[in-house]
Parts: sequence; structure tokens; C-alpha cells
Amino acid sequence: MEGVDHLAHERNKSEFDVDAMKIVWAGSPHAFVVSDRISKLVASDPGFRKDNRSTLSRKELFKNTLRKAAYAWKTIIDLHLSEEEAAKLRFYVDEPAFTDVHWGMFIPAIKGQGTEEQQQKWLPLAYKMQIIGCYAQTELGHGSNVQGLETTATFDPQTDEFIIHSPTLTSSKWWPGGLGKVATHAIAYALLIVGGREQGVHGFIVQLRSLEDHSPLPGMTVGDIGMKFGNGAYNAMDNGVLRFDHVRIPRNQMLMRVSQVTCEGKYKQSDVPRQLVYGAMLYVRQTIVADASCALSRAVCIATRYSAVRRQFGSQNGGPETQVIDYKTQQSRLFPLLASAYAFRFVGEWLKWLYADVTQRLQANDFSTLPEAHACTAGLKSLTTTATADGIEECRKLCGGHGYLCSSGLPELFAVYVPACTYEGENTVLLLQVARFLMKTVSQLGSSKKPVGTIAYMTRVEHLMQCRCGVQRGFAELSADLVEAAVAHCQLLVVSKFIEKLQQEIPGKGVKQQLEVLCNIYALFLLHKHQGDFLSTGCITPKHAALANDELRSLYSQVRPNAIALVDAFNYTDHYLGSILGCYDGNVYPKLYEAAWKDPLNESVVPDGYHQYIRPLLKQEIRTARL
Ligand SMILES: CCCCCCCC/C=C\CCCCCC(=O)SCCNC(=O)CCNC(=O)[C@H](O)C(C)(C)COP(=O)(O)OP(=O)(O)OC[C@H]1O[C@@H](n2cnc3c(N)ncnc32)[C@H](O)[C@@H]1OP(=O)(O)O
Ligand SMILES: Cc1cc2nc3c(=O)[nH]c(=O)nc-3n(C[C@H](O)[C@H](O)[C@H](O)COP(=O)(O)OP(=O)(O)OC[C@H]3O[C@@H](n4cnc5c(N)ncnc54)[C@H](O)[C@@H]3O)c2cc1C
Repeated sequence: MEGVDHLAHERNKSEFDVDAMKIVWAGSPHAFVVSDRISKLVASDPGFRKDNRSTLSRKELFKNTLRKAAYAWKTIIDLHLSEEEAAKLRFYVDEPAFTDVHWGMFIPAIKGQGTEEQQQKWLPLAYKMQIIGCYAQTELGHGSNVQGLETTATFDPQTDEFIIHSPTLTSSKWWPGGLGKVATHAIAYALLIVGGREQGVHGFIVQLRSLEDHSPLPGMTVGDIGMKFGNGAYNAMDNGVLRFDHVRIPRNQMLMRVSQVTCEGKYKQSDVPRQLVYGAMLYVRQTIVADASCALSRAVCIATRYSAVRRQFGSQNGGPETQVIDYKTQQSRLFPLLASAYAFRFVGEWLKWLYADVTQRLQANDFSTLPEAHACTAGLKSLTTTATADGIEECRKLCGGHGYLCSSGLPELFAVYVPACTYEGENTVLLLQVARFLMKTVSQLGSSKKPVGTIAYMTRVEHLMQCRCGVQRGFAELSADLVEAAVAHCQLLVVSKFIEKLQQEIPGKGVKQQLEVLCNIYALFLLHKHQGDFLSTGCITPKHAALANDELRSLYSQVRPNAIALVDAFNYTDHYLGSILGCYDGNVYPKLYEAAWKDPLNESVVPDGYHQYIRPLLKQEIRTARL
């Protein structure tokens, strides 16, 4: 029945203060208040409805996304929302759209690679959305290999301009979000050519469309690249294709914080690492780790609540069947994902601090922690997105057949999430960057440069020193193994940041104890999953492995009575979850049944096509082909 909490008996089992855990998950009391208020504002406004998305055509979906983006912007202005509240509103609207790239990439790129003057000119326009930006780096022929990009930016000293050109088909910009139909401007990455000399890839602000009638400017061929994976919400994003035909832009539209071109045509590399050109990617990768904890927690919330509702087998003397959450197999699949959601939340908090710290240091021209920041953002982005994509699929499977319904929310969550393993750095390519960082650390062992920070533990691997010779040859040959070492390094990071979180003051009855259980589940699940490596390297004995397994089972039993409360702590509205299986009151079956009849296919009892195709079949009116 409506209004009845079918999960009340589960919530009554909780052994900790859920409201206190909500604050831990949100990050602070202030963050909780903002998040709670904005999520309820979005959930209560019919202008942000999203339950009809799966019935829309791509053009209807896209137009509806534009409407929502405009409505969200009007809401932000009308309610005088702060930047923090506006970001939360965009998050809870939960629709991939051009605004994600405008706010998440275009603006950070100008802030990180633009001069003060360029920031003063372009940021006010972007903040007021008087221009809409995209991040046009990837091309048809190159995405991972940024230095392989073919778009050219040739300086013309006669006119003090750059000529932006797409010399080959493979140099066509391809994939940038927002580019296809909406963006008026791009940060376009191109191979800089000055005085006939190539100077590597740099960023340029290029206007793409008229601010009067939105028509593409002369020399621009631009459009959408077409439908993407599934018919999920990511098709609301106009990932685009763009070709430049000798487009001229003023010299002051090259982002010149990292390097400059003078009006005389002199190329000047300032004394900052050229990698600052990649700065926007560092920023986005750290936000993607926080996104992973959100996406995984959504899937785990749905699967946990449904696992407590679903009963299958196990009836004793006509009594109720067993809740599937009580099966040890269900627990061994679900609870490590619950622990991972919390683990990624805390490592994401730390990574946000690391990024802020390195940004502050860069402003003082201190580049000492940039390599570590790159390795951490690259590695954790790779690790958390792979685990989250796999985790969302596992949560679908944990929900049996109903997990495959769009009304479960899981197919769309999966379809929208999985490109995170590819965009902002393909996950294996990024792990190779971590491996390169680790091997560089090994090569420096024994020197005066001692490993510090997240690699301090490597002082204990002096014995690796003998493999210093032939590092380059070894690297390529052993890259698959080195990628595994990179994953292990990142897993150590996640576990150590969870442990550091537990060393902080954490208020609330039973809250720290619950987090300790989840931390131990995360760590022991990894040990169990990779016990072959731990055993073969002598790090543990078979007895240790057996003890870990026993302890895991015990830990699952400790989580079981608190599982519903632990996912309630995410404080997600039913609107944001978008899932009948994960609805707060657990009243699943009536909602599933009711939702079925809303499908357009049920608008008529006799389906379109019956009289044309089925009736002739049934009435043998179709001449059977001679066999
Ligand atoms: C439901 C959930 C929410 C859903 C939300 C939906 C909406 C989402 C909307 C938007 C999000 C999607 C946005 C996606 C945007 C994009 O994809 S933008 C394009 C991203 N592209 C990439 O990431 C390209 C990856 N490739 C690279 O980064 C580089 O090519 C490379 C690092 C792989 C290689 O760089 P290269 O210049 O060739 O140099 P190397 O020789 O490898 O390295 C040279 C040294 O530079 C160091 N380094 C490399 N990168 C960085 C960096 N970023 N920062 C600092 N340092 C860096 C590297 O370690 C080397 O140092 P050493 O010489 O000391 O070893
Ligand atoms: C949904 C989505 C949104 C996107 N949005 C944007 C955007 O807004 N702006 C933008 O500029 N780009 C965007 N991209 C593009 C994205 O950044 C690239 O697709 C991504 O960087 C991967 O590059 P690639 O496609 O060239 O993959 P590739 O590098 O071609 O990967 C193919 C395979 O090659 C392997 N590989 C590549 N190099 C190596 C190597 N050195 N060693 C070993 N293996 C290797 C990879 O591991 C992978 O298995 C988006 C992509 C998607 C899917």
C-alpha cells in the first residue's frame, strides 16, 4: 500500500545513527544541508521529470534536455543559487548535457591555461552563459595520443592571427560533448606551427557559431556524430564532429599561460612544465572519482533495497520465503560494492584536496607534486570507473529479471556511466602513466631523491633496483604486468585513505564502527580477489588466506542488519534514483505493475501491425512458400 514503509523492519535493525552517517557521506553538515535541500527541490519540480526519457525519440530527448538546461539555469537565477547550489542542482537533474562540458571542462581549461587577461575576458561571458563552450581535443584519428593530434594552428605574422585547419579527414574533431549542436565556442587543441616550426599541441579559443542566429561561422563544418551506446540518456549529449577550413582567429585567443607567441612570431616556453596544457584533464579526472562513488552508490542503493524486498525459496511450513539479501552469495556480491562506494567517496575527498593543493602550488610555480598528482588522478580515475561500471552491471544482475527493466533505473545508469572508462583518458592508457611513474620512482631508488607521499612505501622495494637497466625495453615488454602493479598501487591508495578517514573524529553512535567494518570488507575482499598474487609473492600464507575468508563472512553478517540504513545514508530521493526497485518505501510490486501499463505499447489492446502482418499469418492468408 502507498504510504506504508515496507522496509521499516529493516530500518529498525540499524545499529548506528543514520543521520550522522548522512553527514559523513555528504562531507560536512553544510554540504548535507545544501545537498538535501537541492535534491528535494529538483525532485518536487515537474519541470525536471525524467521518468519518460526511455520513451522519447533522440530528437525529443535532445530538445527536452535543452529545455531542462534552460529551466535549470532560470531556476538558478530566480532562486539566486550559489555556485555550490547550482552545481548540486545540475547533479540532481541527472542528465548528461552540454552544460557538463561547459562547466566541467571549458571553464576549467581557461582558468588553468589562460593568462590573467584571457581569464578576465572570457570567464565572465562563460559564467553568465553568454557563450557556451566545449572542449575539442579528440579527433577522428587520435584521442589517447594527444601529441598525435593533426589539427594545425599556423601563426600568420602578417595579420597577427592563427590559421586553424583540419588538414586530413582523421584530423576532424570527433567526440567533444556539446560540439554537435549547441556550443558557440570551443577550446580547440591544435599543433602549433610558428615560423615553419612545430611546437607541440596547444589550446585555442575558437568561436564556432554566430551569437545572433547560431549558424556555424565560415570555415566550420560541424554536426553530431550520431547515436551512442543503448538509447540511454547519453544520447541527450550532442557529441560532435568539426572540421576547420583555414579559420582565422586573433593571436590573443591562444591560451598563453604555459607558452606564448609574440606578435613578431617568437615562440616562448615559460618556465612551467608543458604538461600544464593537460591541466583540465587532471581536474576532470579528480571529479570523475567523486562521480564514481555517486554512480556506484546509486546502483548499490537500488540493489540493496530490492534484495531486502525480494523473497525467493526457503519457505518453512508455509511461512514467508527467504529475503535474497540473506543468502551468503548475494552478500558476497553486494556488500563489497557497498564498501567500495564508501571507499571511493573518501579517496575522492582526498583527491579533491590533492588537486587543490597542487593547484595552489602551481600558482607559486612549485611543480614538485605535479607528477604525483597526475599519477593519482590518472590511476584513481581508471580504478574507480572500471570498478563502478562493473559494479553497476553486477547490481543489475543482483536484481534478477527486474533489473533489466528500464524502470529499475539500472540499464540507463549503466549506459550513461560506462563511457567513463574511456573518456578523460582510456583506462589502460592512464594505468600505463601510473606504471611509468612507479618505474621512474624505482629508477631513482638508491639516489638521494627519496620517494615521499603516496610512493613512500617504495623505499621497501630496493631489491627492485637491479631491474633499473633497460627500463625502456622492459617497460614495453612488461606493460601488461606493470598495469597490474599500477592497479595494486591505486588499490593501496584507496585502502590507506579509508584508514586515514577512520583516524579522524567521526561523530554519531556506531558510525565509525560501521565504517571500520566496510573498510575491512574492502581490504579483505581485495586480498581474497588477488590472493594468488599475495600467496605467490609470499606476502601471506595459505592460513592467512583462509583467515581472511572467514573474517569476510563474519563481516558480511555484521553489515547485514545495517545494510538498508547504510544505503539510506546516501540520502537519495526516489526521483534521483529513478528506480522502482530502489524506491524508499520498498513497495515494488504494485509500482512495477502500474508502470507497465504506462508504456506506449499498451496504449492500444490490439497492437499496430496486427491487421497488416499478424492476422494474415493466423488466417493462413499468406501463401506458404513452397518448401
Ligand atoms: C551517472 C554518472 C555521471 C554521468 C555524467 C555524464 C556527463 C559527463 C560529461 C562530461 C564528462 C566527459 C568529458 C570527457 C572529456 C574528454 O574525454 S576530453 C579528452 C580526454 N583525453 C585524454 O584524456 C587523452 C589522454 N592522453 C593523455 O593525457 C596524454 O596523451 C598522455 C598522458 C597519455 C601522454 O602524454 P604525452 O604528452 O604523449 O606524454 P608522455 O610522454 O606520456 O608524458 C610526458 C610527461 O608528462 C607527464 N604527464 C602526462 N600527462 C600529464 C598531466 N595531465 N599532468 C601532469 N603531467 C602529465 C607524464 O607523466 C610524463 O612525465 P615524465 O616525463 O616525468 O615521466
Ligand atoms: C561519451 C564520450 C564523451 C567524450 N567527450 C569528449 C570531449 O568532450 N572532448 C574530447 O576532446 N574528447 C571526448 N571524448 C573522447 C575521449 O576522450 C577519447 O575517446 C578517449 O581519450 C580515448 O581515446 P581513443 O578513443 O583514441 O582510444 P584509443 O587510444 O584508440 O583506445 C583503443 C585501444 O587502444 C589501447 N591503447 C591506446 N594507446 C595505447 C598504448 N600506448 N599502449 C597500450 N594500449 C594502448 C587502449 O587501451 C584501448 O584499448 C569522449 C568520448 C566518449 C566515449
